[in-house]
Amino acid sequence: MQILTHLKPFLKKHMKYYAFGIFLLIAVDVLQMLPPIIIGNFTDMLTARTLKTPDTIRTIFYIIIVAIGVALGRFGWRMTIIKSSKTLEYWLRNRVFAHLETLPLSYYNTHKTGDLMAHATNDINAVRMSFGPGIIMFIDAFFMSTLTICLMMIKVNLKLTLVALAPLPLVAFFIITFGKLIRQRFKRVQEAFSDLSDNVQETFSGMRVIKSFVREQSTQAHFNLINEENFAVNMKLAKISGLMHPLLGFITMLSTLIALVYGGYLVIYDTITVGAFVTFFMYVGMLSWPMMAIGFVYNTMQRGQVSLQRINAILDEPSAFDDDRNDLDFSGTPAIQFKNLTFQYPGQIIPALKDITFDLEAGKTLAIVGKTGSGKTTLMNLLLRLYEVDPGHLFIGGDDITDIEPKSLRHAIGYVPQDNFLFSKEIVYNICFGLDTPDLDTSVEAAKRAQIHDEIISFKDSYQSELGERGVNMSGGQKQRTSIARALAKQPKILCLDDALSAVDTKTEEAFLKELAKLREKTTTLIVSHRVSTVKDADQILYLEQGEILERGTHQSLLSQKGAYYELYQKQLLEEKITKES
Ligand SMILES: Nc1ncnc2c1ncn2[C@@H]1O[C@H](COP(=O)(O)OP(=O)(O)OP(=O)(O)O)[C@@H](O)[C@H]1O
Repeated sequence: MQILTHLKPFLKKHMKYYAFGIFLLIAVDVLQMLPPIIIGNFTDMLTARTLKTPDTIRTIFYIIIVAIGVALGRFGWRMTIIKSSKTLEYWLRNRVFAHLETLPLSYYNTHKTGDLMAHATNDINAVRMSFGPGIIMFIDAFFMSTLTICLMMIKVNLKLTLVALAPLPLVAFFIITFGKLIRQRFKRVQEAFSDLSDNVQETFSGMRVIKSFVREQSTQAHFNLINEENFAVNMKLAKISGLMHPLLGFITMLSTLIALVYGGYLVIYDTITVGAFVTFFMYVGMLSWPMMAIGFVYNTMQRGQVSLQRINAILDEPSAFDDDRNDLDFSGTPAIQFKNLTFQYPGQIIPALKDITFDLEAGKTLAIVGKTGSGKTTLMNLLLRLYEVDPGHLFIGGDDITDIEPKSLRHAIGYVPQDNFLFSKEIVYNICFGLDTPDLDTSVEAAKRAQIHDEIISFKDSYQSELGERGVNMSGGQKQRTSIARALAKQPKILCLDDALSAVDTKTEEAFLKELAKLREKTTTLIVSHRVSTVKDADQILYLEQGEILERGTHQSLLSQKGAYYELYQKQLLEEKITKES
């Protein structure tokens, strides 16, 4: 039962509902056993011509009482078992989502979004089916068939029962034969659905690129291929599931035929009464439901097992962090220290950073320049502890980063990533994203510092304007500055700007850098940029090349070195001149 490990807290809490639901199910099954006996006795009185009016009234009364009891019982088990299975769906979805949020970034580098979406929808649904209709039908089929067979033997005739049920071993044979196949095929169905969701998700996210490269037709063709595969594997599963149902029906029909012929024979030779024959025949008819249900139960349980294994694989992934610890003030010195740090991404051979050493004092600004792929973003990723480094190489406020709980660290850092991801919600929500409660005054102050306030108030709903498809579509530069405002609103101890001013004109850039200088008392700043104009006033500039620090110093000292930084500066001066002249 290791497969149920993650469900234990839920099952513990809901066991009483399941137990009561199962009790009601069995009670309903017992009640359902009565009408054949009542009708059998009625038939015997009819054939013996001893039937009186009070007998008819009593029979009607009994049947009505049974019908009411069955209806109430059915309502009761629906309200317990089905309700519990729906609660399980809700509980499990929350649990999976909460766990996914704790997983390290490296997990998302190796798992596709569509796959995760399939887990959150189809797999959780399959688990719900097992713990709702699956359990109901299992208990129902088991008790109903056991009770029916027992009564057939006790109340009617043992020999007739054994002969009529002779085809039953075939049921076991089919279940064993089809079970493994169903499991394998359902696993493939879930995988195909994951591929399909992933393709749909990526297509819609990349619609701009698809349209601008006129790749609609090839995207459609690729989608068709994946959709065809999805259809094919579903059909394979449907064939096997579809075959099981009629085969089980056929077995029941065989039993009915035997009951008819052999039962009739026993009536003719007075071994059983006509009433007993009617009772037996009704019981055989009642057996057809559990036979059909066995197919459904087996299908549902196999699917549920596969899906629960897929969900368990997520829940078994170790979290990146366990507890909150916000007691660090990051006031030790230096604010940031890299000591002979070499880092390579998981699974990579070549290090992205090699032997990086530098100190950055609190309130100072460090700028990092260098060609694309030289390791600038990696350096920021490590500061945010998005990837792990060995102890003894990276210190924040005097503490080894490996001793700092990631949540505390990230609370202290304001990060502006390159891709400026904003949520399709109000501007105030986006700017205050790092705060527990959105606050307009904080939002306005941060937006003013980030030089985006004037543009925000020109939007129809100002700070309440919604972003995205149904709202304001911001320009690249506006998104960048909103993203900067989001980092500033946190009033971070460390501010990390990863190429955050690339889409901003030099005048706005200058105004923003002036604002940044005012924050020096409280903030240590790291700026990654390709533009010399952004970094020239930094206290220290590092020039990275292929993960190594090639040059370091202030703007002036680097210019006098006449190395790579100097060349970059000259190139940009020339570009500026050409732009002005043209
Ligand atoms: N998640 C990752 N997994 C494996 N390798 C990575 C990953 N991210 C970056 N790299 C590699 O690490 C190296 C440094 O990348 P990084 O993103 O730090 O460069 P960068 O200087 O920020 O580049 P750019 O200026 O283009 O943003 C590159 O060779 C890149 O291919």
